[in-house]
Amino acid sequence: MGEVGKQFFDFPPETKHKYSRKDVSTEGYGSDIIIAEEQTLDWTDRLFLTTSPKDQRQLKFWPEIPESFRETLHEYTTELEKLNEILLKAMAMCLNLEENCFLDMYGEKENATMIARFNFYPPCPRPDLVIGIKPHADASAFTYLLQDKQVEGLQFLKDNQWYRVPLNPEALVINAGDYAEIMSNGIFKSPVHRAVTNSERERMSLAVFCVPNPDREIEPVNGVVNEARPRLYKKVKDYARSYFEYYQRGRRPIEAAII
Ligand SMILES: O=C(O)CCC(=O)C(=O)O
Ligand SMILES: [Fe+2]
Repeated sequence: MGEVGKQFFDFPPETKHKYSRKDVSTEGYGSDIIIAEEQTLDWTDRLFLTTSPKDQRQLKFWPEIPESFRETLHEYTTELEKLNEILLKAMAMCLNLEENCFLDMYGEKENATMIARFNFYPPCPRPDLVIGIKPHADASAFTYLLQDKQVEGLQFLKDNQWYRVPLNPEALVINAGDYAEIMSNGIFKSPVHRAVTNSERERMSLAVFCVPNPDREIEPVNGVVNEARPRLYKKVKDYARSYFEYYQRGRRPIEAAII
């Protein structure tokens, strides 16, 4: 999948523009979205494609170059859908909760939302000043990150310090998002992360976000709220909608869900 994504970004701009985002929509190919004057722009080109529910796929934005792009993305995300269910069950089991408690709240995979975002970071003349993707946490239950096989860049924030994620070409980085934090009443944390640039080499990552359907009401499940651990989050619905508003202003959307 990584190779196929890279090949797409290697095509000349006029070829890629066929798949360009239209003004207000996030779907398609383009640079960072501008919604606020005071925002900082990320040093990146993106290709943003909704892959589930299947009837929401906008195939006009799905590259036909390289030829295998569409099929590869379909196969890759179909596998991740299965993995996501396994992970939601594992999350319950490791807290000694009923196996399906998170999965039942999240909803069946046919209706859940899945978004693939290819991030392409060209070499940047001033990596000391410019960031590839600014600090944020993901508005997903889980995010599956396929890292560049050769160029590092992803960092996570812990105790006010940035930690590098080392390269591991054989592995996916799986990141818990805000929905996992809310459903688990804060036991699983949705960490703040960013990607830095470098002056020498381009870098590509693919983030696949697994998000409950916007109709779903999401809140801490039974079993994670008790006297010792009071409820921390309100019930949220279609939380991802307001996400970009906060995100582009460098704020954490989960603030809105805290009681
Ligand atoms: O480029 C990366 O490694 C991180 C991308 C990311 O955090 C995102 O797309 O949400
Ligand atoms: Fe992210």
